[in-house]
Amino acid sequence: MTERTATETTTAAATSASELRVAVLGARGRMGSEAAQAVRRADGLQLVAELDHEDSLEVLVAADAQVVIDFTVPSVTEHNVRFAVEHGIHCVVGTTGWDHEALDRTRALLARHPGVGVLIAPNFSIGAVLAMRFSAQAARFFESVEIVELHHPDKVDAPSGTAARTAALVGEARRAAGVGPSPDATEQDPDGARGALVDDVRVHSVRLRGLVAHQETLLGSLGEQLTIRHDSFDRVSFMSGVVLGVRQVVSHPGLTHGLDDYLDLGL
Ligand SMILES: NC(=O)C1=CN([C@@H]2O[C@H](COP(=O)(O)OP(=O)(O)OC[C@H]3O[C@@H](n4cnc5c(N)ncnc54)[C@H](O)[C@@H]3O)[C@@H](O)[C@H]2O)C=CC1
Ligand SMILES: O=C(O)C1=N[C@H](C(=O)O)C[C@H](O)C1
Repeated sequence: MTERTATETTTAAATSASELRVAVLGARGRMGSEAAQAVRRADGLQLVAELDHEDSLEVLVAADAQVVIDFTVPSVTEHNVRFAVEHGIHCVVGTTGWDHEALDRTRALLARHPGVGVLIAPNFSIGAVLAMRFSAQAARFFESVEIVELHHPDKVDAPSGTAARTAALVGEARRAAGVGPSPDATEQDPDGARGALVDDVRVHSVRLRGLVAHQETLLGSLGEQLTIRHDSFDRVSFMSGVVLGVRQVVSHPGLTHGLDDYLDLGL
């Protein structure tokens, strides 16, 4: 996808002042291509640029994008967001790899650009958003909690962003309730057999051909187990969340972490 191709997208589409002008970063990828298609099909949105790794971010400015969707790689996503924010472009970010420090740096950046909104959502599917919420709600009632995430083997990061966010929410809920980590969770694990430790919660990552995106939160107490499982069988499962994010981010200045704040979950 060259700069010329991205510009062609701009001129080829009929322009309408009432439509939101949207660009996609990572447009050749699994998620970026699906997101571009979702934008093309959505009422009130106009796809004005599709960029991949060889394209200059200046294309976003040339295309006069109002919102950029980022499905790229963890190593570049913060840089992309900084460029967009500094040019007054709202961001909807699905790329993983956002740690506490990167989120804080983005909050500080947005404080200097008060009209701009950034949504960073570890998972755009409604089922996954609910599974994260339910896991946090259940966490304090059980002695043990562990997370197993299962994905396609082309995924570049582990544990998944969704699992890391779930662990953070579970850890936070247990601390707030005065419940400590699961028994043995924080013990030494020299061979790594007990998985990664994220916010005092053990997270296990499976990579298997044929899978898309799946996660189980396992909660156990004496004589019982609760399993909260979510499966994305197709990347279309993320698209209504992405489109909702694009429509909402323009009226939510500052940093929003997770899609929850844009949804009336009633929980
Ligand atoms: N939040 C959510 O609901 C979801 C998030 N993801 C995350 O989205 C990210 C992308 O996932 P996939 O689409 O499966 O990966 P992918 O590898 O299929 O696509 C990534 C694309 O980004 C491009 N790219 C790399 N550097 C770039 C740059 N500097 N500028 C523009 N494009 C660049 C690559 O060439 C590639 O086309 C991952 O972090 C993944 O975990 C994936 C699915 C759902
Ligand atoms: O890479 C993926 O595929 C996915 N990435 C996100 C994550 O890391 O949580 C969301 C979903 O699990 C699919």
